[in-house]
Amino acid sequence: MSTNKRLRIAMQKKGRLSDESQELLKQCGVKINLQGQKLIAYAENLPIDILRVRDDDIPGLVFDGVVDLGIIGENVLEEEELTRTAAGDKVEYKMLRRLEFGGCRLSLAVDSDVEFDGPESLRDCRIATSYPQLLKRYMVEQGVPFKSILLNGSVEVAPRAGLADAICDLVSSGATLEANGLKEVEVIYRSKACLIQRKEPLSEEKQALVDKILTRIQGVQQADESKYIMLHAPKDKLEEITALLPGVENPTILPLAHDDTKVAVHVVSQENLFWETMEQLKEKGASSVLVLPIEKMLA
Ligand SMILES: Nc1ncnc2c1ncn2[C@@H]1O[C@H](COP(=O)(O)OP(=O)(O)OP(=O)(O)O)[C@@H](O)[C@H]1O
Ligand SMILES: O=P(O)(O)OC[C@H]1O[C@H](OP(=O)(O)OP(=O)(O)O)[C@H](O)[C@@H]1O
Ligand SMILES: [Mg+2]
Repeated sequence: MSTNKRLRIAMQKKGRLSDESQELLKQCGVKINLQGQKLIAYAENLPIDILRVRDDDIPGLVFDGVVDLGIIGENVLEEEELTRTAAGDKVEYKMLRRLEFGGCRLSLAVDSDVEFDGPESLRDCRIATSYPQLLKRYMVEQGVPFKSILLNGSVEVAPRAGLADAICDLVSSGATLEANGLKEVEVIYRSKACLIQRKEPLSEEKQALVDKILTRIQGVQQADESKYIMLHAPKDKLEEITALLPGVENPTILPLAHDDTKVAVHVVSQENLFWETMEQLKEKGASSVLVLPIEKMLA
């Protein structure tokens, strides 16, 4: 159990989640010096230590209270939860927030030339996976018996290597499946990265720091989804033009130097502005349309 005064956060050392986990903390104002191979890094400006580990170990570290927070894929979290529950071990954690990265799906895939007619087609088949619990839960729900082949990596080679008839693995773009002559036939789980906290209460100071980080994450994520839009609009078309801007209630209207016929319109929009809308704005007489990213927001 953590008695440390500094908040301990576990994140993936190297892999699909590591860059964005680091970036998220950086955007939240946590300054960490992550020199190369260091397994523990210390924040320079806040009482936070970062443990850099294999992603598979993160849920357990949080469940056991070894770290206070963890950034982990929901797929790995849920697999570990099912594994521990099946073994009769206690699973305790708090889900703080779903994050905007690490999006992927756990899918069943078969050789591209094999006919697939629903999960029933996999009756008594060998299915290779790194996620035996999530796969088992799905197949039990479908009422289809199968044989699980556990592989910790390179699952996609299993059918060609004659190890399995199908696979159940993570897919994002689908490029890995295609490169291995496989086709995705059923999505069994959709995942994103998430932030979890150990169940046992933290000290008041640590909890206050967690709350601060959470508010900052919200500010970062809200900003990611929002845009700052600036344009010039003819005064007589102002209403029509602002009506085209997505999710805008109170635009800022400013006069333009040396031009009485137009005004500058500045708005924060909760959505991106698509090319189609920009073209419509132009048709209505808008000019100098700028769409800028927002770094942080605090309501
Ligand atoms: N193609 C992908 N696109 C987006 N996110 C992905 C993708 N593949 C995996 N992920 C997410 O990132 C997590 C980590 O994936 P990664 O491939 O780096 O894991 P790993 O090889 O098990 O790493 P480790 O060495 O830490 O055990 C996955 O559990 C999943 O949540
Ligand atoms: O659909 P795609 O965009 O091709 O992504 C899917 C691949 O990404 C992940 O592996 P990763 O590349 O992270 O390598 P790993 O085998 O080391 O986990 C996953 O295990 C798949 O193999
Ligand atoms: Mg792993």
